[in-house]
Amino acid sequence: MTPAGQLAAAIDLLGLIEADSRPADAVANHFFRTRRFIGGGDRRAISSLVWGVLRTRRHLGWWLDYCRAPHTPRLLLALQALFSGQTPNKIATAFLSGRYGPTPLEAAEMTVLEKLSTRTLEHPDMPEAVKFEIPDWILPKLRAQYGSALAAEMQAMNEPAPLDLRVNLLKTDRESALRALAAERLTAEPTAYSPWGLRLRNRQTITTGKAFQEGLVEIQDEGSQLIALALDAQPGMRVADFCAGAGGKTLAIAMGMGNKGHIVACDVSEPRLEGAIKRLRRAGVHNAERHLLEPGDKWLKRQEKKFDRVLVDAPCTGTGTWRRNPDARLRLTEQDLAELAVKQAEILDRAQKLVKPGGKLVYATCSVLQDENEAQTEAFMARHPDFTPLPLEAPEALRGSLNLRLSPAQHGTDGFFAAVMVRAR
Ligand SMILES: C[S@@+](CC[C@H](N)C(=O)[O-])C[C@H]1O[C@@H](n2cnc3c(N)ncnc32)[C@H](O)[C@@H]1O
Repeated sequence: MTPAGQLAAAIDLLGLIEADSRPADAVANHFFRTRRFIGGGDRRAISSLVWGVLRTRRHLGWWLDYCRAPHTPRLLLALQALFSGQTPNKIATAFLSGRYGPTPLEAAEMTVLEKLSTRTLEHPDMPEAVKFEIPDWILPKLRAQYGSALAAEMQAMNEPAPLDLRVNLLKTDRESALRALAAERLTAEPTAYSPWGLRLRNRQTITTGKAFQEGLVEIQDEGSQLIALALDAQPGMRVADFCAGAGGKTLAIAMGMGNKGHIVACDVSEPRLEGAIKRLRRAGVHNAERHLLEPGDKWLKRQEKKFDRVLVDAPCTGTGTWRRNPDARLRLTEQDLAELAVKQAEILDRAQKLVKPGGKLVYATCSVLQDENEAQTEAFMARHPDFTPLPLEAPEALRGSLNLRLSPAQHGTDGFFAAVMVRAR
């Protein structure tokens, strides 16, 4: 594809993302699946243009409002190019390039670029929520939580995320996995906290390589690995992964248990649970079964107090994953948060039934919001006084606080929360 062809495709894709309520990566996956003629390199170039806009969407919107111009995909991309250092003339040329390119910039569009040609992305009059690329309603919450660290936390939240791998100790060890990756010209280094983690130096394609396909490594953010560690599941135990989805944490838990004992991966979504089948097979996990939670399910009653460990990796706002899903920030509403908080409490109330006396319940989210973290576990323990908090099972460097609280700024991981609670009777 020519650069103009890539630009035209980026305009189309951004238009679809802006008009759709689904996450941008779901829209992009569908876009590329239905355009097989777009090769890998072009796909990366188009995604990079679009994600450049998504990361700075509020800034760009503020400048377009300043010029009283519409928020069109063309102008958003042109403005992003301008603030990345291109001149209005160079941008106009990119819009002028033949059959597969976009239609040329119109006079009104050119006027916007010329008016802003001496400006930078930032402006002192921008409201704080615009500067931090977050919705207005969430700013007071985050300010109350982070105080003077807010700017650093939000800046880290707007950087692209690294790609982390978890070495599958059922099949290899960290040194051998590093060698297998090196044979594929993939450079990685051990993660700072997870004893199982590797961080790839650049964002490289991993899923087509031998190391991934043979199940030596799995893609998993370091923070997510630490949640599995916090569960402290030992070989021979009975473990329930109550919101298992496609089994990301189930895989890590099974590995920690050395494939001994039994894990039940539960979820209300059949397609998600089915997504775990291939991954469990590839990883060589033999001690996990899947259980679809259905309304009126008798299984929960039959399994009451029979599990040593129960993980509730609850559905949440995903505010901790904003580095990967920058578009999610502006789609998140206060009502979403309120509805999720109710759901999280309901799930905890159901899942706790499975925990045997002396057993541990771990509540985790990929959110940085206290409403769905500490507030949730404190309210849970007030409703269920037979549960009390336990200090964290975590690598040395993370011990010392009761709960696990990870953030991109402080730990270089996605934002995660985990609290461990033990049942007395
Ligand atoms: C954060 S995701 C889980 C991710 C997964 N544990 C992993 O590591 O890949 C939350 C999951 O909760 C599931 N879920 C939603 N409502 C639920 C409920 N009432 N009971 C159990 N699971 C539920 C969703 O289908 C989703 O798969």
